[in-house]
Amino acid sequence: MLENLQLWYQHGWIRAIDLSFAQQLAKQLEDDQEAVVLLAAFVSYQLGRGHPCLDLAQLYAEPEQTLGLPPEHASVESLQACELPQQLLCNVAGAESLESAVQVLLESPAVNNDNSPLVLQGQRLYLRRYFRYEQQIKTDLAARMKALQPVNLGQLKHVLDELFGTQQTISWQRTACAMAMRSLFTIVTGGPGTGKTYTVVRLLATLQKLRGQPEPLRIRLAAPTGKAAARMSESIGNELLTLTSIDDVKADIPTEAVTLHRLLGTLPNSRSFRHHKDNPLHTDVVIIDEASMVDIEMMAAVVNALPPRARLILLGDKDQLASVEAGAILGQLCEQAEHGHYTPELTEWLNATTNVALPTDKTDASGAEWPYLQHTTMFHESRRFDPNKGIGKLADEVNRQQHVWLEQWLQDSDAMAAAHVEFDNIRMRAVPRPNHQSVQQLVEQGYAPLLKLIETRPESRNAEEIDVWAAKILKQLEQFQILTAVREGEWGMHQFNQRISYWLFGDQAAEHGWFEGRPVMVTHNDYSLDLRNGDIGIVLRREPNEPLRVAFPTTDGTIRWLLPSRLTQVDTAFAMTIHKSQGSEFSHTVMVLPEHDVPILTKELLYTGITRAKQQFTMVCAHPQLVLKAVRRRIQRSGGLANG
Ligand SMILES: Nc1ncnc2c1ncn2[C@@H]1O[C@H](COP(=O)(O)OP(=O)(O)OP(=O)(O)O)[C@@H](O)[C@H]1O
Repeated sequence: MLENLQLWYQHGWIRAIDLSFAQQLAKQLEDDQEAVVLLAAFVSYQLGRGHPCLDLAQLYAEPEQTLGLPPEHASVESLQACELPQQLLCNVAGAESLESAVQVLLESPAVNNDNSPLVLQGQRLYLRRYFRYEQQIKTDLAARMKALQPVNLGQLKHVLDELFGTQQTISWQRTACAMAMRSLFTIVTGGPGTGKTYTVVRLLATLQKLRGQPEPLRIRLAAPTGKAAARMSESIGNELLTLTSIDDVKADIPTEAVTLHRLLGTLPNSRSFRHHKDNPLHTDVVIIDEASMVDIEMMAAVVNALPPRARLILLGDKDQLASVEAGAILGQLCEQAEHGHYTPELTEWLNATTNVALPTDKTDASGAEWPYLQHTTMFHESRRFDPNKGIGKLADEVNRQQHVWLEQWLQDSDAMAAAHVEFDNIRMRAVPRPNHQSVQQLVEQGYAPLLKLIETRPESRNAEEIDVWAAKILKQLEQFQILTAVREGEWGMHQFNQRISYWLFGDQAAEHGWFEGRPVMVTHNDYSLDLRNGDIGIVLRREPNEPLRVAFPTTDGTIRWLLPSRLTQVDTAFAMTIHKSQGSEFSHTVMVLPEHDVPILTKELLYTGITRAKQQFTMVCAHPQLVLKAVRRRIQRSGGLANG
């Protein structure tokens, strides 16, 4: 079995850490524990793929699909050399079936003992650390949900009338504000442009107006990445400007959002933070935007640092891909949110805050079985996109896994788009090869304004003017973006970056890794440089004869200039993976699919890619029918947050 894992590692199927974890464990255990060692390797491997635990029921129902093995880039040679997961499970004593595996695990000294490396909870197998994170989050959220707050319903109704006007139809935005007054934990979920920011500003105004204390509530805004924090600051600032009915509390609503790392205070060379249980944050309310990107370790750190009396409010789109690191927190907490599942008691309470009763189909006599949903509001109506056409319609059809309309779109061509207004800002480009002339044209047109802007470098040596120029260029990067589904291969992120660098900059791009105009994405957190995984910069020259530097935006609007030699872990970012694009939006988003179907192609991946587009969306692929296959496939979220 270990030899097989060794082969998997040699062929790039699993990580070195997965193999060495299995080897270490094998050394500590008796020979009859092979099944435990194999399953432990799977737990570690799943962690690397974003799952905080191994769901044994899923594993035994669909081993290959659950593990995503063989991987998308598996060579013919590796397919010949390596056994498939199903074969391996069958060949290891005790691992043949779900029942035998659970039995062996329960009897093993490596499982469910004091400080044992593994924990089995029902049919989910965890590394102990991740089990602890999950328990910590569950316990904390349960306490915050239980802490029902005294609310004067008459006053609340009055404030909500002031903020939302008197309604004729149900306003879920108003419902979300009311719900947030009720306890110390709230989730607001919805797709792009459904009014989460609009609502949160009103929610904060409501909290401040009804605070019941002379001094303002201390509110902190945070997001998982620098980019998401910058967007949060900008959109909350803009929304506040338009709101006149809250002049009395406007000054008490902050507009500056920080990254979660900054909120908690990073410590050099440590996974721990400055703020924790014994040194909690000085705050009454924490709002986290883009919560779908928060991983389990970070969420555990947040709840650990949050004072017990503080409110936690999560905003995000539950239907998006989960965080790159382990833990689909938001997706687990809001599963089924579209159906409401509100208890009759909650429905009655919410109805008392408005003149318009909740639709009866959102109430569920068994709602108590959905504890998190009693604190969740889901928005469906996009204020930015027309749900009947273009990006709005495409995103919705994909999200709901509907085929009929999609099939029509897939036959698309420019003629089709011209004839159907429904397809006006979405294009399908079926191309035989990724280096096809039409792709090159698309890219050259998309990046032409960026190249032009780079040529307008100020003649003066005035640092401020140069920073303004760099800021404009960085902003321009949000206009056009290629997103790929996969990293490797002809249709993958790496090769697209090489191709685009060559199309735009010719041989100099191939000869010099660093060249002016190269956008880069940081691929690992670098605490010493205060750079985060996902941060984007661009290579520029402040003066014609100066060395190249990489310009990064900062949250206060200034530019940081770093020498390329200081950046060890970056990728070119003309093309980025859909995973890495989370939390960003681009005016024109181009999504590239691989040539063949791979397990990573899911409806969540497509939905996330499509919803990055603000004005124009183009899909590039060899076989449009692949879209239908991807739409049928859903990500299996592993984790025990929602259940016992
Ligand atoms: N009830 C409403 N009445 C009028 N305008 C609204 C309402 N709700 C939202 N809007 C407007 O719709 C636009 C999109 O809303 P908002 O930015 O709050 O959405 P969002 O869910 O935060 O989007 P994203 O996830 O993309 O940041 C904004 O211009 C906002 O002012």
